[in-house]
Amino acid sequence: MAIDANEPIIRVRGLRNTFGEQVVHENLDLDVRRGEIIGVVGGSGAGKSVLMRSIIGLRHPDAGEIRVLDVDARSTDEDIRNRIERNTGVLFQDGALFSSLTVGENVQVPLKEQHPELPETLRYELALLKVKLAGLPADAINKLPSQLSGGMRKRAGLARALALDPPLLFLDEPTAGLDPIGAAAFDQLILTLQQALGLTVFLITHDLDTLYAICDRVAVLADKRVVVNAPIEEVERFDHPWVQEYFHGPRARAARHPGEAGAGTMA
Ligand SMILES: Nc1ncnc2c1ncn2[C@@H]1O[C@H](COP(=O)(O)OP(=O)(O)OP(=O)(O)O)[C@@H](O)[C@H]1O
Repeated sequence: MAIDANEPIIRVRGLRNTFGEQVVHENLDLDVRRGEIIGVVGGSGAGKSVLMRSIIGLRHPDAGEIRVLDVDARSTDEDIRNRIERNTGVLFQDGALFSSLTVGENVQVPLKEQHPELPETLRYELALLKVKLAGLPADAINKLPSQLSGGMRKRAGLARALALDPPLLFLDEPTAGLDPIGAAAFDQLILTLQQALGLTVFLITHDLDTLYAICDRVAVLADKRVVVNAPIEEVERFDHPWVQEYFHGPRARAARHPGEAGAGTMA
């Protein structure tokens, strides 16, 4: 199927999601352009994860259109679901690794599902490649998730997300729980991979440093929809109470000017 390079890689229109009486999304529109890193931000409970789950087909929304890689993401057709699965990698917030499998075995899960014909040695070699690509030492491949640090577990989850060489990567709060140095290193890893592999990255985050360091555009979820989707300099100026508080509070100032992090100014 030919893909028009100018078409957004993700196109959401009129999305509605509800849980009982609670309306999480109403008339939500979003475009994600090919090759960009889009940072998705919003208050806790604003619906970032529900949006991601709707886009990757883990949740069937109440209404709206979602196109991913030029196919209907709401389709239940097996070929279409397969196509979306083969072309998207997902790093869930907690890494979502199988605790009883080694890192290598975890990375091989999608390879086994999508390419059962591959010989075991080749599958292992591919897994090793992804483990190294995610910045882990080669010997991590034989370790269980419980034997890794939090940062290494994130990298293992990333290795698994990259197993099928997907053009589209979803990351749910990848730097949550990492120390600032580990978080900055993870940001740089994402940026390097995005540039080297030409990925499009949909990145949910609360981390202002990540937004300033690697995101091409920022989409803000508030009032049940995307209120602005633009380069960060434009988003900073957007007239909305949550946006103003988020981008102009003390933490935002520190993220914008990392050299003047306010040392010695606090009582
Ligand atoms: N399976 C579910 N059943 C009922 N309510 C749900 C379910 N999943 C999400 N919600 C509700 O939908 C709203 C949005 O949740 P979501 O996880 O998308 O928020 P979020 O923006 O990702 O928040 P956070 O930044 O805290 O992770 C929340 O009020 C949540 O309680």
